[in-house]
Amino acid sequence: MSARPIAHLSRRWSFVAAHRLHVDSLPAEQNREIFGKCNNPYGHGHNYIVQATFSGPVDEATGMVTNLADLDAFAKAELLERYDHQNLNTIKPFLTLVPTTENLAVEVWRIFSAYPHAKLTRIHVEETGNNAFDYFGEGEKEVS
Ligand SMILES: Nc1nc2c(c(=O)[nH]1)N=C([C@H](O)[C@H](O)COP(=O)(O)OP(=O)(O)OP(=O)(O)O)CN2
Ligand SMILES: [Zn+2]
Repeated sequence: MSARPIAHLSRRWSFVAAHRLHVDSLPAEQNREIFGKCNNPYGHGHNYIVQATFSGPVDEATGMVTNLADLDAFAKAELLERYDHQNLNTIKPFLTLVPTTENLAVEVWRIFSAYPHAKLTRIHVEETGNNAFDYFGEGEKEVS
């Protein structure tokens, strides 16, 4: 048995979605204070960019970590068809979870971690040209 080199493959997809940052259990004033313009009751939209990174051995025969065609098919079925041109607040788990991009990155991790052909190691989500969020599948940390 020979050891194969480990490579890291990243692929990007984009989708358009609306959202409103709001916590039902908090009073309207506090929602406005925390979320500012993003608490606007009519919502607003973003051109989200999702980048998923998979890490693994380069297959000796194909020269690939995973076939991009397989990955695209998975992303289309599991990510784009779920989110593109949707209101995030109306889709699980955001019926009960604020659709910040941190939470979106964690949910996108959950989705891509089911990809059967390679190991997911990073999710990167760009919300605007100024805001980007990363999730590496880490567990919860105690915060004070
Ligand atoms: N920690 C987080 N803070 C904010 C998030 C988030 O997901 N996590 N999201 C938003 C908004 O959704 C918002 O639409 C982004 O607004 P803003 O940062 O103001 O956007 P830009 O600076 O890129 O654009 P401008 O319109 O030029 O201000 C807010 N906070
Ligand atoms: Zn927003």
